[in-house]
Amino acid sequence: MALQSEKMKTSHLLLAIAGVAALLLFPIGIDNPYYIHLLETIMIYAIVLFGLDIVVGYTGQVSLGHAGLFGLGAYAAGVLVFKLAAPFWITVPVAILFTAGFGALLALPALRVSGPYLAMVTLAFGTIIQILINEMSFLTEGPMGIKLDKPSLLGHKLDEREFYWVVVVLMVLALVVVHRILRSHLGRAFEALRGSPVASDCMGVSVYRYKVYAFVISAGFAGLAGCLYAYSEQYISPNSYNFELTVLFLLAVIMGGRKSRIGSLLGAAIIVLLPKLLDDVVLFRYVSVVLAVLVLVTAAVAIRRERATPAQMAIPVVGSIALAALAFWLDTMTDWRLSIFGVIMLFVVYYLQDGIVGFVRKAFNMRRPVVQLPPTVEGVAPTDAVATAAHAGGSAEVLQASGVLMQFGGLKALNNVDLSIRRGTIHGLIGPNGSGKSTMMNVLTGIYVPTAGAISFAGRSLVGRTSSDIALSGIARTFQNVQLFGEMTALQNVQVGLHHTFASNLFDVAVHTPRYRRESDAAVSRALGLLNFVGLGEFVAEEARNLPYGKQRLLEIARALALDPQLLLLDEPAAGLTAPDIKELIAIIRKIRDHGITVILIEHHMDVVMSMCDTVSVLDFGQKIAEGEPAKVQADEKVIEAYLGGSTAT
Ligand SMILES: Nc1ncnc2c1ncn2[C@@H]1O[C@H](COP(=O)(O)OP(=O)(O)OP(=O)(O)O)[C@@H](O)[C@H]1O
Repeated sequence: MALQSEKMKTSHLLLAIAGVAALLLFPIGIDNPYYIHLLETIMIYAIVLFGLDIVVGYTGQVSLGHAGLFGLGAYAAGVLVFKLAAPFWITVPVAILFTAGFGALLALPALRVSGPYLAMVTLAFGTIIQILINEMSFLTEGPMGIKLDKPSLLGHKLDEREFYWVVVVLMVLALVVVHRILRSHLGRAFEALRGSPVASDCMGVSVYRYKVYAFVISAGFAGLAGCLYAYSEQYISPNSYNFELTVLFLLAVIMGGRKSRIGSLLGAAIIVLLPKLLDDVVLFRYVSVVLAVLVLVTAAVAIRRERATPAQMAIPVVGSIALAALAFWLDTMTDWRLSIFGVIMLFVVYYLQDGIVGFVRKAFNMRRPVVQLPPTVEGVAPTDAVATAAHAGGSAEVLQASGVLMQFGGLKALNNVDLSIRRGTIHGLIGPNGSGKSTMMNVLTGIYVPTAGAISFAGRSLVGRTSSDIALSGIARTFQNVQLFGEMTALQNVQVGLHHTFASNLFDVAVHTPRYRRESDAAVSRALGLLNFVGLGEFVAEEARNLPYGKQRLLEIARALALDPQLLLLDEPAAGLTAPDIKELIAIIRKIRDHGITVILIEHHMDVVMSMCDTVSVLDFGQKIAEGEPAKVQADEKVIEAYLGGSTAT
């Protein structure tokens, strides 16, 4: 596998070098300013899309404000040149930083709303930017726009071709930087908050903070692209950054394929070239015939290989043939341009939901190259991967809760509950369905703020603190309904838990400083060790959503252990597990306790609880009705009464 991935890496590198060389040589081979400008625009749009993909593809947010950000970048450069004759090396960083600042502003609504509401708010943001640019004519020259020349570098004024090369270099730089960000702990944090915001927070990755980071970084790329666009067009006016452009950007990410740099490049090429294609009926005829043949062949192959049924393929085949027929029937495209554009978009978005890159990956059975184990990395021994819990404060109780009340309207899910958890023990929390166990977990991890009561952990109050803060202070958890980051591999899931071990910043990530390399290698080693600890060593590269249910539960435990917790909360870890899996689980929980980590265990399997727990607390209708050693609790009248009104569960 290692050899194969090395080979893949080399072939990717060769392809990338060939691609960059082709881009650099293009203006020499084809000395036509129109085509040079077209390719330049594609690269500039690709830079916007690299950034937009962070927000849309990775964090799963919608943004219809990116044309506005693009405009801000263009105007930052335009105004600096027009008013202060600022040089290129000033306008580029200023445009990036200025637009990144507005990215934080755009992130604010994303912290409160999502889905269609977020789409509306970001759309309003873009519109307001456009109106402001229009109205602030003392700075922006209003609807008249600003004219500017190609920039100078080292005292030499760049011509069309030289500026094209500058764009190539900056696009490649942007691509490398965005790729590195997305492959780093930052990228994993972005992806995690799409997978499960609540689990992200409980892994110490603050959803608030990383949403803002994603928008800020994304906006920085839009700023760079806007700045280059201003010089490329040599004229900027508010109308360029309109609703149509923002929708096109979003469509380009979806059509090209989210979570893919090649997808962004493809998407940019489509939105630049498609309108041109639709201007020329002869060219459109050729392309539509080629498309129809391609669709026909793909459909035939897919049906033969039993990857699709004739019924599934009927609409794409008929649609593409109809498009080709229409192309020959039409004399001119003028009246039909927009309609055909819309139909093609609809078709791609409807039929290729993972975009063109996703479709090709699926057709050729290509896997995302997600697991890159550095050659120097060896897994930490499974038992060493679990950090021995530090005995902070040294008190006998690791957690103390008193008088906890959690009220939902009229319902008291927890009613005056006291809980005292001794360090280094396994503490069972049991009770019938709906008795408040999960609510207690949620209160202890900051998901709910208790209506009343006090909770202290390692000498500090937990009440009112955020989930990520509580997680970082040493409380890790698993969830009753498994909350993994589904599209990420097992290894990446655990790496998210190790997010707290990174001190590297954006610069370290972009440049791959020794600090980042050290931290990254160490995290891979630890993650491998933790996966081996829970017996998932062979599933390292498997996407979490593809793991069997029992393995998913074990993966959640490995991820929680990555936080180096003092206290681990396990919410029904044995639910849905087979008998051998439960045996394995019991052994793992015992090993965790042996590392000095205190465990609170919610479980319906009484044999698991009784065989492992040092102390058991019983909840019923939100109140604690019994507490003590397992055997004593099992024999308690009130407990027997609570469970099925007389017979204890087994
Ligand atoms: N966010 C919420 N809003 C309203 N009611 C809630 C909320 N969360 C929990 N509850 C209610 O609080 C009570 C306790 O629920 P909880 O999930 O804590 O029980 P549980 O003991 O974990 O049950 P189970 O074993 O079925 O998971 C239930 O009546 C539940 O409907």
